[in-house]
Amino acid sequence: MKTVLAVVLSLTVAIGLVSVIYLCSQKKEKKIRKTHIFLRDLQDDETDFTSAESKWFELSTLRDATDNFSNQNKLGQGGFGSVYKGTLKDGQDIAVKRLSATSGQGLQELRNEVIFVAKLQHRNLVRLLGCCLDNNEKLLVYEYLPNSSLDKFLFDDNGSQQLDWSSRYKIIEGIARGLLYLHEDSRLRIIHRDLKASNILLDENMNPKISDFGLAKHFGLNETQANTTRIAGTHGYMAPEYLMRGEFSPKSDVFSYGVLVLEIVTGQKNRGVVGYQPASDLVNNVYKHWNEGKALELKDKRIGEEFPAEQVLRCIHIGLLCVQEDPTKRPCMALAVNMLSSYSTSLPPPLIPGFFSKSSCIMESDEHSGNADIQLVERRYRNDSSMQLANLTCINEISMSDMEPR
Ligand SMILES: Nc1ncnc2c1ncn2[C@@H]1O[C@H](COP(=O)(O)OP(=O)(O)OP(=O)(O)O)[C@@H](O)[C@H]1O
Repeated sequence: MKTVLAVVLSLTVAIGLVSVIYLCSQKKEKKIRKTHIFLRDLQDDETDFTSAESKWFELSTLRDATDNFSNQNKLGQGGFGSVYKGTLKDGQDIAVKRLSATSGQGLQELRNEVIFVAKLQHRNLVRLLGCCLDNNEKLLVYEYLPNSSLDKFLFDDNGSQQLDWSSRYKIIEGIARGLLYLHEDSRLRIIHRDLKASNILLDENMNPKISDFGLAKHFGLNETQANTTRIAGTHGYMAPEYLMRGEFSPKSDVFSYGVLVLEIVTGQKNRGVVGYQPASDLVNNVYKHWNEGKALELKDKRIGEEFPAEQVLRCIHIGLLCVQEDPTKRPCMALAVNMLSSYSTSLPPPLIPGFFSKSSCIMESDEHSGNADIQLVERRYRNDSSMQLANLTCINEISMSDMEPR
């Protein structure tokens, strides 16, 4: 009798164990399937997502890590949701972006991030550790960057003190390299479309990392330009052809990069345009000062007096070339990187920037009637009250051979 009982007991335990193992593996399978279905649905191409499993987090893990998404752990708030600092059980710090539960855009952003960031690896791009989908919760998990984002250093009074010129230059160079990788060197060709100071994260050594691929677009090898009716981005950073006609290309990222460079040198925010009206615009102001030979006056005072003037001026010059109104005149990122690293690369004079302001132009031409570029622009504006900035052309065109990709 005892033997029978022992056998029954053992059998029960064994069946129980097998069931638990089976259920666990089913659960795991289901999760993997769910991830793969999600990822398959997200992409139209034959992308290999074998590593997807390792990019899957439990909601409970992220709740524990972030103290249930507590306010104390909140790092910031973006257009698609909030970002929280968290610490995993093994001690690793993470940043968790919790996409807004109701937004359809949230899913689109998640899709972009997972597809693009999973495939991209560069020291100047933020690393995506994984994601989590659980009912309405859509979460992205990134490496945690302890120095937060560039905007905090540039535009917060306290932060700027710490950004000396060599850090700024390192950031300017790093962003250029990250962007070059996106445009030309990665397995995909990607246009970021939302490059701005809050999307540049800084590691413990102030190395910049481009983040936020929610609006990024994959770009075909032979494509030079694409169109969209859904114009999304941030005022002040969007190129005129994108903002006004929905045309985007690597050159629209170059425009945003130019704005960033000018912001990094001056410590001032480019406010951009509202309803086609240039507000008090940093780009206009720098261009005006450049033409007066006074560009260095705009250097951020917090850089101090010890700085290499030639390098600062070269950065302003490159920034102005990147924000030129005509996208074909802007350098590609390969050339911008080259201009930064090699002083033997000669720089053409910058032509009028995007959203060139009539008022600063009139001031300029009244005070400095010798400046042919500005006089021409002023005449064009008088003839064109509708402010079709995109139709402006300029004399003193630069040689295009200088500006084309190598
Ligand atoms: N990996 C990270 N490490 C540290 N801080 C981060 C990280 N990711 C984001 N942050 C912080 O959270 C803030 C919000 O980021 P998020 O990308 O959601 O929005 P944003 O870039 O400010 O705005 P938008 O969504 O409109 O582009 C950032 O500005 C940054 O300060």
